[in-house]
Amino acid sequence: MADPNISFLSLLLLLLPLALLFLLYLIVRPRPTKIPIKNRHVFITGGSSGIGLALAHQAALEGARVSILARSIDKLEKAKNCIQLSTGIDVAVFAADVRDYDAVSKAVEEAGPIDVLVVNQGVFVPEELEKQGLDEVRFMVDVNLIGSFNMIKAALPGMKDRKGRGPGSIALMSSQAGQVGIYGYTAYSASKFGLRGLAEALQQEVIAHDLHVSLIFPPDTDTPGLVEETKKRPPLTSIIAESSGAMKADEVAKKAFNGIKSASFIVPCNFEGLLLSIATAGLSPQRSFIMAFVEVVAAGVIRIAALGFSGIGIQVYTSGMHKTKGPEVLAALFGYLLVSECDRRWILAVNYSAQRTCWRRTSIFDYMIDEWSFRHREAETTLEIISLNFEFRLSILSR
Ligand SMILES: NC(=O)C1=CN([C@@H]2O[C@H](COP(=O)(O)OP(=O)(O)OC[C@H]3O[C@@H](n4cnc5c(N)ncnc54)[C@H](OP(=O)(O)O)[C@@H]3O)[C@@H](O)[C@H]2O)C=CC1
Ligand SMILES: CCCCCCCCCCCCCCCC(=O)[C@@H](N)CO
Repeated sequence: MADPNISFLSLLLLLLPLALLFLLYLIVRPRPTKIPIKNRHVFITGGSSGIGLALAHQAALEGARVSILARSIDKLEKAKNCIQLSTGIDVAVFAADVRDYDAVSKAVEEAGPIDVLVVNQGVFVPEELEKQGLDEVRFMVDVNLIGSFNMIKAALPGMKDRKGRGPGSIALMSSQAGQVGIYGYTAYSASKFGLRGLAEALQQEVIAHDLHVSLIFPPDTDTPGLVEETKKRPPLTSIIAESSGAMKADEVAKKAFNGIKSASFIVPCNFEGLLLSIATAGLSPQRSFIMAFVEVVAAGVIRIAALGFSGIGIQVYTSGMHKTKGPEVLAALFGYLLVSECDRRWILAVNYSAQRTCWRRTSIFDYMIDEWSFRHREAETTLEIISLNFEFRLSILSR
């Protein structure tokens, strides 16, 4: 016969998650909302290229009235023709620089009241801060952050005044570099982290008007912008960024659009993005109690993986391993599979950049990094990588 204590325990184990789920069901507000797209006015900045263009396509296909805004009228006309050709739908184009508030207001006025605003324009010039000119820093902050303020400020009165038109949306295109600071992205990350503060505060100011804010966090995405960026991106930046994979603009647009339609506040685009979103949920709104449940339950484990990610990073390899034994052990025990691929990238990345910039490495590391970097480069199958990482950890732990 079963031990009554054991069956009581298993009952408790079953009931606890259910109780948590119920609690979250009570707390999480507002409930999921559907933002309609058909016959509504979708306004997309940076809609003449890359992710913005893919979004404009999609909105047109779903029957929206679409407006796009960017600086170059040539690129706008090309985008207009391209959408016209593939969907038969006519989009309105507005040539304006988001840094110019008057120009943006004029465009918004001409375009008419907006139901779904996608603030997507963005510029990225990666470089170590020490080398980067302040003009470039200012450029990124101005276009990515201040430009977004200009756009939202111009559109908001019309959006609030849309009585009886159902829920609306303000979506902001951030980046995974807006969830975690990345080497080479001091200015870019700062501009994208800025969007988060803007979005969280704005959501509180507009929820009473049934306006829902979404923040989208894409990884590297195959766009004309990325092609330009990778020409001058520091190798270390590339290697770290690539640890989150790369997506097609269409795929990102699809994820973004689904996130907007379901009024999700945080919209990740791939699996690493989901991990990052859980790791950085913070005090942001969450409209799905199921996702809230995942966040609460996964928080601890993901924190361990995050410590693995940052701990196995540059500081470790450049300043000595002794400080990181704690997280190493934990990561080895729990976060193992999650950080496995990250390890591989880091090992390659650190070796690569150390060779180029003559970073000081501790003596044992010189040897270790070279050896592990070599072996990682040779590894091909996932299993090989995993077992290599396992050996790598053991060799650290047994030192
Ligand atoms: N591609 C990627 O790897 C990733 C991109 N992102 C973000 O997604 C967004 C779109 O990126 P992506 O599609 O790659 O970019 P692209 O460079 O391909 O397109 C950028 C768009 O923004 C417009 N734009 C740029 N500056 C201004 C300005 N000052 N005023 C008005 N419009 C402007 C451009 O048109 P014009 O030049 O004519 O003004 C163009 O339409 C950006 O916010 C970016 O940070 C996030 C993560 C990854
Ligand atoms: C909890 C553990 C998580 C582990 C995964 C971490 C992966 C971090 C990678 C971040 C990649 C950032 C790419 C930015 C792309 C971008 O915005 C530029 N192309 C400019 O547009």
